[in-house]
Amino acid sequence: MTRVFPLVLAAGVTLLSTASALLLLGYLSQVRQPMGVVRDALIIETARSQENVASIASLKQFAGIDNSPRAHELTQVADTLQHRLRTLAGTATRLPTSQRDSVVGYLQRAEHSINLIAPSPLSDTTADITDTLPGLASTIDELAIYLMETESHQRKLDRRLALVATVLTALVLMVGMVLFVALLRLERHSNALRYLAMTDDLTQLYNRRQWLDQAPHLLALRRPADSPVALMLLDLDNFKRINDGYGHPTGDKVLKSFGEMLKRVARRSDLAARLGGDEFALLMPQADARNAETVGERIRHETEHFDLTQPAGGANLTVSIGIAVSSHADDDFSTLYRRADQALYQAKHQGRNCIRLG
Ligand SMILES: Nc1nc2c(ncn2[C@@H]2O[C@H](COP(=O)(O)OP(=O)(O)OP(=O)(O)O)[C@@H](O)[C@H]2O)c(=O)[nH]1
Repeated sequence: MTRVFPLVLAAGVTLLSTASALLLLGYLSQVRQPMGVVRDALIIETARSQENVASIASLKQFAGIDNSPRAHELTQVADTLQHRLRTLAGTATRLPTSQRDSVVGYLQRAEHSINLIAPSPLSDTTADITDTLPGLASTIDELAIYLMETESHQRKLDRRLALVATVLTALVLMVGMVLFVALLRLERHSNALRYLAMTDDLTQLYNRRQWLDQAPHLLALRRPADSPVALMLLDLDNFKRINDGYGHPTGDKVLKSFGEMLKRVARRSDLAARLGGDEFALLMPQADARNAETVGERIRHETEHFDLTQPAGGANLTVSIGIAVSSHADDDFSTLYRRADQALYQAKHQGRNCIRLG
């Protein structure tokens, strides 16, 4: 759980930051896009209103002339403009408050003017329209200018916002990635430390602490519960002579080679360790005395015929081995260890280069 947690945390942070960045971009596009549509509609309708005003100006001399098709046309244009200004007022309610108030102000003034002309310009005189029209035209022109300026200002603001959102997204992603890589490296570093803490530097076998930590569990959790477990303790004979005769570095090479041989001979389920100095241990699940002796004999034989590297080529290397076997589920590890140690003591005192059972 503790080993997986940093990775889950890093992946979670990266995912979360990516999701928030995408949400931010999505929110901006969702909020900005409809506002752009509202402003576009206002600009188009205002331009059409300006066209209506121009039409009214060109038709104003027909005002009050009964049954004239041009006078009828004038009435229609005035109605259309009146209707258009109301639609504009409706659309303007969707603007942000500050802009809405200004736009509604222009529209109220324009509506007041058009109400003087429509809906019955047929009864109006040219003079009435001539008085009202310049005010209406300039109000709508002012509205058009206001909308264009707001639009250009808004576009600049949108561009800046998009830039900020993009930079923020990139930053969030970068922070997420940096965090992910940092946690990954931390995880690798702590794995390496864990490995160093449980391994013997020279032989890469388990060290004493790790072996003593694991061996009792392996003994207690054997399956089936009454299956035999053999404990073998091994000690190189007169190893001091190799150190004294050929130097410590050569002694190191011999220890390393012995560790490699032990790994080769042991099964995957065995627990091999260098307990310290020239002393090794092998815990073998599912191995009775006969199996353990066979393995011990192989190790003893291989050690005797070790092809020692120069300059220790002429030296004679042998190993003494003590074995103890546990056949009962409730056997205690320290008792088993003591028996194997006594057997090793016997092997040492009965000539070395031999195996004894305890
Ligand atoms: N090269 C090397 N030598 C070590 C290391 N650790 C312990 N030794 C040496 O291993 C030797 C062990 O010597 P002893 O315990 O007296 O045993 P022995 O000479 O093998 O004699 P017996 O066990 O009685 O057969 C000592 O000389 C230690 O200095 C190591 O990491 N590298």
